[in-house]
Amino acid sequence: MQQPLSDLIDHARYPIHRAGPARDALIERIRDDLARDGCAVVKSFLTEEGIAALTQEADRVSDKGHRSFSRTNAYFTQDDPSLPENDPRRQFFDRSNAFVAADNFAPEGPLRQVHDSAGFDGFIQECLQETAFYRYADPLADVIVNVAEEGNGFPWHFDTNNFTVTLAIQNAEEGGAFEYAPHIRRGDENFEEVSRVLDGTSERVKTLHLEPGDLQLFRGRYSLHRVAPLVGARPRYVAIFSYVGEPDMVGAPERTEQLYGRTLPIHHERAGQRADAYID
Ligand SMILES: O=C(O)CCC(=O)C(=O)O
Ligand SMILES: [Fe+2]
Repeated sequence: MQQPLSDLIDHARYPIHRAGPARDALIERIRDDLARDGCAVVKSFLTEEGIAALTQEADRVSDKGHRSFSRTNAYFTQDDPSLPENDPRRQFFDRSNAFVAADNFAPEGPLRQVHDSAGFDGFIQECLQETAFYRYADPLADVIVNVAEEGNGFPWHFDTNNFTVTLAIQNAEEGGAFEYAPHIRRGDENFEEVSRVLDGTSERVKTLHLEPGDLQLFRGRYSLHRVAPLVGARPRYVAIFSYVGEPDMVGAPERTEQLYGRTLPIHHERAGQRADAYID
C-alpha cells in the first residue's frame, strides 16, 4: 500500500522540500560538519513509519542480494611485493557484501518514494556543494540496499568515489559501528597514520553509532573508514544513493556483473562511452 510521503521523511523537523531559514540552517550545519570531519549525519531523518516501511521492503527483497567476496587493501589496489611487508598498501582484508540491485525497488515503494521526494536530490547537492551532480542513470545502481551479515565484511578502506549518501535502515544485533579517521589523507597519503589505524593504535579514529532512519553524507575518499564487525543473526540494511558528475552514466559491464551478478542491455550499449563511476 502506498504511504503518504509525509509519513516517511520527518519533514516537520527537516523541511528539505521548502525554502526557508530551517532548511538553510540545516544545510549550513551539514556543510560545517563535512568541512570539519568529512562526515555529516541527519539523525532520525525518517519517521518511525518510514523506518518500518523501509525495513519491511528490505526484508521482502533481501534474498535478492548478490553476494560478492574479495580480498582488498584499503586502496583497492593489487599487492606490490616491492614495498615493505608492513606498508599499509600490503595489508589485505576479506571483504564481503550483498547488494540488492535498484530494480528490486518499485517506483511506488518506500525507498523510491524517499529518493523521489520533493527536494531530496537538490538538498543533497546543496549540502555537498557539488556543481556537476546527477543521479546515477544505472537502473541497477541508482539506489540499492546493502545487506550485511554477521562477520567483518567492511574492513578499512578509502572510497573511490568522492562522496557517499547512505540511509541506515536496520542494524545488526551488535557491532556495526561506523569508524573513520577524518581527512587522514588530506594533502598526502599519510601512510604512517594509516598504518596506525589498521593496527588499532591511532588516536584519530572516531566512532559513529548510526541508528535506523539516520541519513549520512560522507566524503570517504579522504577519510579511512570501516564498519566494525557485525554480531547476531539479524542482517544490517543500509540504502546507498548514487550521484555522479555527468548525466546518463551507467556502470561498466564487468563491474556491474561483479556487484550485482548480472547486467542489462544498457550496460553494453553504453560501455566505453564514458568514464565510469563506481559505487565503491
Ligand atoms: O555501509 C556503510 O555504512 C558504509 C559502507 C562503505 O563504507 C562503503 O560502501 O564504501
Ligand atoms: Fe566506504
